Amino acid sequence: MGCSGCGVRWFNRASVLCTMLLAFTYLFYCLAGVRALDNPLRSLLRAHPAQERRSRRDGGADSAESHALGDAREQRLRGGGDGGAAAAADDDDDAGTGIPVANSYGTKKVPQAIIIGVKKGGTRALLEFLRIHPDVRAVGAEPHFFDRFYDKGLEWYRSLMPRTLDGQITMEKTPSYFVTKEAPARVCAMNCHTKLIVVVRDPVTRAVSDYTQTLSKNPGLPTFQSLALKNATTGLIDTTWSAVRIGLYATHLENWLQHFPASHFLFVSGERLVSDPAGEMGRVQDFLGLKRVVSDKHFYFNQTKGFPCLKKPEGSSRPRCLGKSKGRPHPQIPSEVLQRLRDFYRPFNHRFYQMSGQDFGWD
Ligand SMILES: Nc1ncnc2c1ncn2[C@@H]1O[C@H](COP(=O)(O)OS(=O)(=O)O)[C@@H](OP(=O)(O)O)[C@H]1O
Repeated sequence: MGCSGCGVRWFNRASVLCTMLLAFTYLFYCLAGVRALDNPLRSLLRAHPAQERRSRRDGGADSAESHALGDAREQRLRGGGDGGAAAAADDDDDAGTGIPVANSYGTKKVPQAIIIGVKKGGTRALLEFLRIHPDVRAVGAEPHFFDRFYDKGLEWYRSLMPRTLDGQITMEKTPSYFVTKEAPARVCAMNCHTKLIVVVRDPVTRAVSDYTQTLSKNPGLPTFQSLALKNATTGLIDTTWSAVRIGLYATHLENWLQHFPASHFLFVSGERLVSDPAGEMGRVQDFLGLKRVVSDKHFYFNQTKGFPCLKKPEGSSRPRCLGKSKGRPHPQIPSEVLQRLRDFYRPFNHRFYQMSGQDFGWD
């Protein structure tokens, strides 16, 4: 029998094959075209800090952490072996991790606002929460310019800062400024209009937190009570121990008020930064003259960590809690020692409430 339908079948198969070939070629060119467009667009975004930040928030890498390490690495490079800002890692080993960001837009400016204290008050949390704001750019590690590295000069300090565009605020945090005698005059010599933020926390808990940090680095440290008390029988407090001295907030504030009016300060409650981060961030943004961008939609309470964390940005698989050195369990301290410290701090706390115009409820 002849094959009358063979030609037709062959023709049908050939046309299906041709159509598929055409469809694959078209698909291939589409994909190649998108990729070619995609790369320059990405590098453009990467070069622009505000855009970069927005792009990451919309599904890229962890913004705050990446910026932090970018800044820290830059500083390490700048500081070289001379103990520059990298030394800050000793104080705050949670300065962030991530990828450095190439950025050649904007200019480096000295900070218009500084988180000056207090050590173990919650300063890292505040800075990282602020970094979500598109109009805030902050250096990740602690520069320690107004206490340790003042002789390096203002240009050195400025060079550590991230670039900012018009309308963006440059910030840094170094909690030891609050207790440094020379710091207020030095900050004022740079700019007497600098806004100053102090995160304060119950001085007793703060002292235990400070001790916990030192203990983590030096397990052979004497007990808290032997360092806090001059004499166990009299119960006299040893104010020469820095963990105790830092908590005399009224005394340190008096020094700052010699150089800055009270209106230049914002006192943030370290306790409320944990119990109501969005509420406290509202006050901070108002003080800095920023639009209230950071709100309750940015936070969730992480049960495992026991602290508020930043909601992960869409498309990111990484949670944004602070690191292990923040929110550590504290050792058990005898209750009579804590009570003795509480009694000791009471008059200083009350004086501080008067000076700051806020009752922090520590007593
Ligand atoms: N969201 C969030 N996550 C983790 N930790 C938080 C948070 N908010 C405030 N805190 C509290 O911050 C305390 C550390 O304070 P600092 O960042 O100022 O410490 S440091 O001076 O920079 O070393 C740290 O003290 P410890 O609890 O003693 O570790 C925390 O209690």
